[in-house]
Amino acid sequence: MVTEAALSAEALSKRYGARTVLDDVSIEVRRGRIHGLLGPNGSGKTTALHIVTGLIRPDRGRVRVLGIDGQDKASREEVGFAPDDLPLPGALTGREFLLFHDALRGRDDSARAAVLTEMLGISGDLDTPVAEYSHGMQRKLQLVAAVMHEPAVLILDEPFRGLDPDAARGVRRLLLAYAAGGRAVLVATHDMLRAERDCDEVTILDHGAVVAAGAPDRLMAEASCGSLEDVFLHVTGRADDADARADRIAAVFR
Ligand SMILES: Nc1ncnc2c1ncn2[C@@H]1O[C@H](COP(=O)(O)OP(=O)(O)OP(=O)(O)O)[C@@H](O)[C@H]1O
Repeated sequence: MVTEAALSAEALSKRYGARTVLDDVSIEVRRGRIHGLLGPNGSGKTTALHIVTGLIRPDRGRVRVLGIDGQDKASREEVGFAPDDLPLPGALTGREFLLFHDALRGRDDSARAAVLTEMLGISGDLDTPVAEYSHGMQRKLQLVAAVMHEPAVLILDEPFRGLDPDAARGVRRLLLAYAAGGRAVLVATHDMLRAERDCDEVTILDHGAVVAAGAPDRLMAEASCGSLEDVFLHVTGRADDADARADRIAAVFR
């Protein structure tokens, strides 16, 4: 298996006013691997992804894609990003949205886009304005736009959120096949079961800092935990708290 680093984020730090949102965060994603970025709400996952994809600048730190500096246009061409929360241009049809990405990249990936839209079940909706798409359809379209130029590094923010089981299975297969082809996948997710099953490595953030990193099996063994969810609760200091809160919530409905 090829394990060369495809993406490395080195010592990223970011502040908004007085608030430190990322503090010395490093993430390395090797070729052929799926890397999970985990962390509680507000821990800095989306901020880290937006820095890695060049949407925002870090105060400190550096990003490299295939060894190329992240500020270099050549590195951007090797990255595909499906965001979680950025609005789509609703007046465009799905087809126009994909053509727009082709134009930005100076490429014609329509043949691959046709296969992917078919596979994800939205090929019949490509002449409909994106504003009329359901949430799940929009996410599928964003995934196609992110992956259709076959970037070396595919980055996804909560790709399974709001997908039905069939769609989620299709996206999972796509990610596994994509990484197996020697490319790198970085995925931010709250889905601990998927992360435990599918991620080769994970980085867990809390309050903007890395609190654990490594293969799920190794993290579970080191923390003597039976699941990645237990590791998550353990390293973010929420294990006891989570049980106590669950008891209090149960008491409300007794
Ligand atoms: N533009 C901004 N201005 C000020 N604070 C921001 C901005 N963007 C994010 N933050 C803050 O940065 C912190 C990290 O946010 P971020 O969205 O990266 O977290 P996250 O881990 O992706 O959260 P979630 O799991 O809820 O999506 C939060 O405290 C958030 O309020």
